[in-house]
Amino acid sequence: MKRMLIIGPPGSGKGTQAERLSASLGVAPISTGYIFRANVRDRTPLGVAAAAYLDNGDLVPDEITNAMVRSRLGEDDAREGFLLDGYPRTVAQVEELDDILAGHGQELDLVLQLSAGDEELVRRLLGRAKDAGRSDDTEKVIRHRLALYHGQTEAVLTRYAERGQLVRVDGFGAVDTVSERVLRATTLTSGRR
Ligand SMILES: Nc1ncnc2c1ncn2[C@@H]1O[C@H](COP(=O)(O)OP(=O)(O)O)[C@@H](O)[C@H]1O
Repeated sequence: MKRMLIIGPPGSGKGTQAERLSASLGVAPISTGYIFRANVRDRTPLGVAAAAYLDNGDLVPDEITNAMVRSRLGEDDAREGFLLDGYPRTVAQVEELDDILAGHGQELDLVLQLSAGDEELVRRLLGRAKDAGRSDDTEKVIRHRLALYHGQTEAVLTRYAERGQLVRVDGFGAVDTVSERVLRATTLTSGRR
């Protein structure tokens, strides 16, 4: 497993699972949300362009996001393998990723979907807001991010399911339990392609 995506609604724990899984697979962890937040914090031109979208829980426009991911996937470490967390989130981004990978002569090995119910997600995110201090963790913005997930990102899952690349993992439960499921899903499917 060298090139993977992890897709899940806000609060599904995909960031935590992505960190663990990329470490155990030895591939570059690439989180678009993390990259955006770091740029907002450092007030870079990218951060200035993206800040209002993040605060409102809106998707950053595709042209900005696509350019950022294209450049990150062109770096040396990512050429060896990556786990992308937070991208693609729209069908247009799926097509962009197809194009980027085709340009490198690469293909995806697996797409992991981490699932959880909406009420559990809202509960977790409101809990996190108290200690993590993310500016997009108010109930109104959380519900908006969830609505965008259902409205836009589920179509992304359909695309990968049609290609036979999607594996679904239940994100309900303790972090270690979910990590075991994630690892099992990647090892069970390795060698499939
Ligand atoms: N692929 C993307 N396309 C557009 N915006 C993105 C993308 N990835 C991240 N973002 C922006 O960063 C924010 C945080 O993303 P992320 O850390 O993945 O959090 P979550 O999944 O909890 O909403 C999103 O609400 C959005 O504003």
